[in-house]
Amino acid sequence: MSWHVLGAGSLGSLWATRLFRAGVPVQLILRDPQRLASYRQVSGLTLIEQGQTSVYPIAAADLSDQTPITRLLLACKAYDAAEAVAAVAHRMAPGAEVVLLQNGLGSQEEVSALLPGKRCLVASTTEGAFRDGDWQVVFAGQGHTWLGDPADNTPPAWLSDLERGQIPYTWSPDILARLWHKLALNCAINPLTVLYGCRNGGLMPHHEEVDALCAELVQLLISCGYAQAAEQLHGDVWRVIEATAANYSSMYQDVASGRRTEISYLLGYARTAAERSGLQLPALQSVYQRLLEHLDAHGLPRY
Ligand SMILES: NC(=O)C1=CN([C@@H]2O[C@H](COP(=O)(O)OP(=O)(O)OC[C@H]3O[C@@H](n4cnc5c(N)ncnc54)[C@H](OP(=O)(O)O)[C@@H]3O)[C@@H](O)[C@H]2O)C=CC1
Ligand SMILES: CC(C)(CO)C(=O)C(=O)O
Repeated sequence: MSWHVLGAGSLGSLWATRLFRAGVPVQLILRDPQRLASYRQVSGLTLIEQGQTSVYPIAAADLSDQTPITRLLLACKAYDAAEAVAAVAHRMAPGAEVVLLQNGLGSQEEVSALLPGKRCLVASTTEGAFRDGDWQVVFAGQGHTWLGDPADNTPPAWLSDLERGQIPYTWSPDILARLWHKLALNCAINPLTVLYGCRNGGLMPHHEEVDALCAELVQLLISCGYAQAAEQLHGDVWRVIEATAANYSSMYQDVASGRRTEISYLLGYARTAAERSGLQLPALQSVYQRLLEHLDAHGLPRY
């Protein structure tokens, strides 16, 4: 059975190339005829990994293709996920499954609502990749991917495709806790790196501000039922800041490149959840407001 990859950007290409080279059938779904024409001008997707460049001639079609889809990897940004899935929803075969690679929370619910009766699995990854030009992706950071299904803990049969593709993964019975923990970590680090214009390690002098955010995010995790994730949060935030001190956060990179951020699916989602729980989180609120002002000043969307 073939994988369809919707969102042939950094992570989508990283998955597609590894599946393809392991002999797993895979095809790309590109957004329109122009993108398809652009792809056809090159010989395939290029993966640059540990200084080695390889080109993989992966089949592609645009959204007008009507081939049924049985396994879909959705690798768009969180804010594009629902619209992208809506364009292929009618092609989903009975029993089709979808893997959602989006960061943050909120997009998963938007997508599931568009695919009633279809299994939507969610993923959280620490792998890192970036686009180094059109149809060319750099595998920048080895990592690990956790996959799970909040509605059904039975591992899917196709996990063996990931083994064939040497995509390191763990089937996770508590994937929502993992996504919440990652969301909290991103809320504690990413906005401050944008506001201070610094690498992750540049937050070390802002210890008090990071700690105040962590304390509020711990309250939020507990009130949402993720006490274990809450326990680890503070230590993990500082471990990540130290381990990735030389890196720029993804939100910093988005803003620096004039790209839309995933703010609604990170801080926005956290604020809404706090409101629902009746929690006052002043440090989070203040960072959110300052971030909105920063986005305004840079002409970037507030959502
Ligand atoms: N990159 C990374 O290292 C990591 C990313 N993530 C998360 O993974 C998700 C994907 O990120 P990333 O791969 O970096 O994003 P990219 O921007 O590199 O890729 C997104 C892709 O989605 C495509 N796309 C968007 N809308 C549509 C549509 N309607 N139809 C078809 N294609 C569409 C874009 O197409 P086009 O090329 O035409 O613009 C683009 O190729 C994000 O939520 C991100 O936070 C998480 C961990 C690490
Ligand atoms: C862990 C962290 C903060 C690393 O930069 C990240 O996930 C991101 O930048 O989005």
